[in-house]
Amino acid sequence: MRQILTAKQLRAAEQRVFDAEPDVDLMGRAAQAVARVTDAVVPTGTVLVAVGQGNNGGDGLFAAARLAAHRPVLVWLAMGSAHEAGLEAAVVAGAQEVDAVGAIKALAECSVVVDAVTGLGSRPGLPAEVETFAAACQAQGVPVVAVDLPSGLGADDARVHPSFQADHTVTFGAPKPCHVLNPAASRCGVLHVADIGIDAEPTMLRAAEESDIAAWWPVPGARSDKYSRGVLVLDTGSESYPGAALLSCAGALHVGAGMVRYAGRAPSGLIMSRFPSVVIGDGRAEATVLGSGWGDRDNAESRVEWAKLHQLPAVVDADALYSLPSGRLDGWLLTPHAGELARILGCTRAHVESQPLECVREVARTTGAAVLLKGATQYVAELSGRVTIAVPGPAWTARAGSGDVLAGICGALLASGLPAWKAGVLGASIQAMTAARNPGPYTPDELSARMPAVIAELAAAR
Ligand SMILES: NC(=O)C1=CN([C@@H]2O[C@H](COP(=O)(O)OP(=O)(O)OC[C@H]3O[C@@H](n4cnc5c(N)ncnc54)[C@H](O)[C@@H]3O)[C@@H](O)[C@H]2O)[C@@H](O)CC1
Ligand SMILES: [K+]
Repeated sequence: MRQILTAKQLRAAEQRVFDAEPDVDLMGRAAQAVARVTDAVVPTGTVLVAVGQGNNGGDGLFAAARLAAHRPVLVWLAMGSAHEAGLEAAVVAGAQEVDAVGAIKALAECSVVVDAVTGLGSRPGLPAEVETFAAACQAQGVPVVAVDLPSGLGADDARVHPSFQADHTVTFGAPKPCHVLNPAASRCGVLHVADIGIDAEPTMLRAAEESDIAAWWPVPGARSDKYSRGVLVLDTGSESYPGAALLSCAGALHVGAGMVRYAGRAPSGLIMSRFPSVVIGDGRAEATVLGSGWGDRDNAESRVEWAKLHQLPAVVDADALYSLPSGRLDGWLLTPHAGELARILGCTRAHVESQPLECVREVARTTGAAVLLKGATQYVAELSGRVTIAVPGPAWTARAGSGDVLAGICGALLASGLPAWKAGVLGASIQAMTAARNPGPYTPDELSARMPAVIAELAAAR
């Protein structure tokens, strides 16, 4: 599990290191990591380092000094002034200074650019000259290694602003929100988290890794049976949208539900012809899935209320999200995408996309349910405010039907006895990991049929 630190938290962690060891050379360690990654990414040719006036620029200049020992290095002081000791070290080591015009011209002969204009102290956006330079790097296809974060992004911000488009980003101690929240994360390229001696304490924002998914996956034991593995009731689909019923069945069955009952309005013959192990009708169950493919249903509210009355943990998806009962929904999992979350909150989709953490936390706080916000980055918020980001995957899953499968997956995991937040993180992650291992435009049901192989791989790795 990776802890994600805001700029303020990272600075506080740095301060603790300085308090314990006042002479510690964190900048030297950061520079070493930047030089190492730059050499690994592009081992030969000229390095052009774009330098700002703060400590991010200092990292860049000390990295320039290291690199100048064995390859040509140019430095551009993009903001006029720069970290004095860093500049001296770079010049002594043989780095040559260029101005703005020289920097753009030099791109034709450079093999790599190091972006050290701004880091944790970055205000969103770039001065015009730097923005032009960043665009020229991209237009000319020169690889960019960003120091700490692509200059122009805000460290704690999910949004994109005029910024460098990095191929690699070397950050220190722990990832910051901009490294993991999309669309900002899409500007970072490959993320390298360098250990420079800063400890990341547990925070309210963290990112799950594949090793967590393997450790948490509910693998059946010698004494498991269909009931102990969990019975799931699916009330999904409708006459208008029978496909949603099939997709939720596919999701639940392919992640190992002990038993699936189907109690929705899609034709039962259709379900049986595709999934003969499904039992038709309500009955004893450990969890339910409500809403996927309901459309405009007449008894939406009473059906959701029914689950609450029977204390049946529910995955609430799609149309059922607008029929939430009053009172706390402990143990439930809501699975909105950004548009649905916006409608629940009465705000715009653009607001949810620019403030995803605040929005997902708000719904978890007001309902008591865990909330899985689906999208390019998938967040699971708990009542406490803690947010766990699911393992990311490729954009192939961004298509109709993926959410119906995901609801079935999460329902099966909820029925197995996992807490709602964990069911959400595991469900979103297994779908993403399966897509990552099977790149291509597989339909959501085809992809779900590939999940058992991934789960077997995870189980074997434990
Ligand atoms: N504090 C420490 O001990 C360490 C800091 N480190 C580095 O220090 C960085 C933070 O340094 P600073 O706090 O000096 O902040 P930065 O160097 O990130 O930026 C601050 C400077 O940039 C200017 N600036 C901010 N936004 C701008 C924008 N959009 N366009 C142009 N100029 C802008 C500010 O006016 C200020 O002069 C980290 O990102 C990291 O790279 C590392 O050396 C590790 C250790
Ligand atoms: K930077």
